This record gives sequence, structure tokens and C-alpha cells, in this order.
Amino acid sequence: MEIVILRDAHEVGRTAASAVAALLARRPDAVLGLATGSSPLPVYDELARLHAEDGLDFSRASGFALDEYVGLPGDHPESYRSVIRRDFAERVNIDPVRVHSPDGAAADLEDACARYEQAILDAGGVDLQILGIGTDGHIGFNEPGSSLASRTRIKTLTEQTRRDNARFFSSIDEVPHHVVTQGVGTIMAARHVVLVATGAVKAGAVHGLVEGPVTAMCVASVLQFHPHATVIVDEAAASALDLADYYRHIYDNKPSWQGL
Ligand SMILES: N[C@@H]1[C@@H](O)[C@H](O)[C@@H](COP(=O)(O)O)O[C@@H]1O
Repeated sequence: MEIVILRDAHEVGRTAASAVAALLARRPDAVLGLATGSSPLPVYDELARLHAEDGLDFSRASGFALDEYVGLPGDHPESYRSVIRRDFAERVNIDPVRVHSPDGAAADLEDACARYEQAILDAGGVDLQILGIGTDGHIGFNEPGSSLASRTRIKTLTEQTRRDNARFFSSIDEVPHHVVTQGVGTIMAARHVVLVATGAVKAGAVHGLVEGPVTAMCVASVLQFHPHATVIVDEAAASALDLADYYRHIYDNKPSWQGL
């Protein structure tokens, strides 16, 4: 696991986006894993800038969202399908047909989950998964106690996550209790995972992820088992890391030929 500590959210976004740009240069038909939330926004801002100013081309790429609320219609402004479209897809030249989300409005949710897993497999798997992290260490919507081998399925949100996400709705009562999320095993199958976290509110979760034991109580800690995980954080999110100076030393001395 590589830990990259940067000054602020803008730098975090720029660095994570550079990994996406390098991938697209190598592999124009790359499969991107797309996260929602406020943390990936600077990544999408930078990707939109690279597209507009440098012609970064998404025309052959495809994308898979991590998760979706259950019960919100797909066109609800806070459905993750809408969020991914607004924050990312509409700002670059990715073909909307190739931007997939779990169907949280399906009559048969279990079948929708199975079909989503199959769609990821059919696309050849995710090349680069952009991830955020919840204050309780969740990735996607895999809350504490999630099976570390899980696949796309229905989960119940903790009250903490509903409170955290209430800012996107007019009241907490509108935040759904249930979600469909890629499983931990699904996320672990991505070839490269790039997790971004910013702000002091994430410091505890980032500590658990990087330096805690691998435990379903902090689901993100499973990334310690991932062969290619890059954790990009700002100073505030890094503030609880015991070995922060060591991670800075490694990054500062990284050979220039070695990308993320
Ligand atoms: N399902 C999403 C996660 O994918 C995201 O990482 C988390 C943190 O969001 P934020 O980046 O806004 O703090 O929020 C939600 O729970």
C-alpha cells in the first residue's frame, strides 16, 4: 500500500487524476470504478480540466459506479446514478451508455446485484477503482461487519452514515436505509485501487485503514491485502498516522520512472 500525503484536497485530486490519465494513455478502453461523495470531486474536477484543456480522451473508456441507494428513482437528483452523471460523466466525453450503476429501483434487487457483478466481469473487470472512505471506515457502502469476501448485494446503512449523508437531502428522514453496493471482494478485484480522503473528519478512518489491524470493523483496512492500493490524503486526513514522516520520506524519494 502506498501512502501519499499532500497539502490539500486540490493536490489530492490532481494526483489521483494523474493516475487515471496515465492509465488512459496506456489503455484508452480502460474500465474505471467510480465513487460518489465529496472526496472524489476534486478528482473529477481535474479530469474535466484535463479533458477540456489537454484533450484527455474518455471516448473508449467505461465506468462502473460503486453503489446506489435503494428506492430512489434513477432520475432522483441524489441517486448515485445522477451524481455520477453530474459530477463526472457529463463533464468528459465518456459514452453515457458505458457508464453503469447498480439498479437500486429494481423489483428484484438480488437479481440486479447478480447482473451488476456479471456486467463488471463482462467488461473485463475494473482497471482503476476510485474510492472514498466513510467516517466509520466503509468503502462503497460496505459498513462495519461486512464480509470481506462479499460481492454486490443489499446493505443497511448505519445511522452514522445516514447522518453523514443527510447533507445531500433536505432532511435525514429522506436518506434511504438500504443500498446496493459492490462488495468488498468486488472492490478488491479491481487491478488498482486509488483511495482519496481529505479533512480531519477522516483522520481516524485513515489511521484504521493504513495502520490498524485488518478487520471488518474498519472495512477499508482490507486494502492492506490489495496488491496495488494507493491512498492519497491531505495533511488533515493524515493527522492520526503514526508513520506519516516515513510515508512522506518514501514518496519524496520515489524514483521518477515509477508511477502511482
Ligand atoms: N457510499 C459513499 C462512499 O463511497 C463515500 O466514500 C462516503 C464518503 O463520502 P465523502 O467523500 O462525501 O465523505 O460516502 C458514501 O457513503
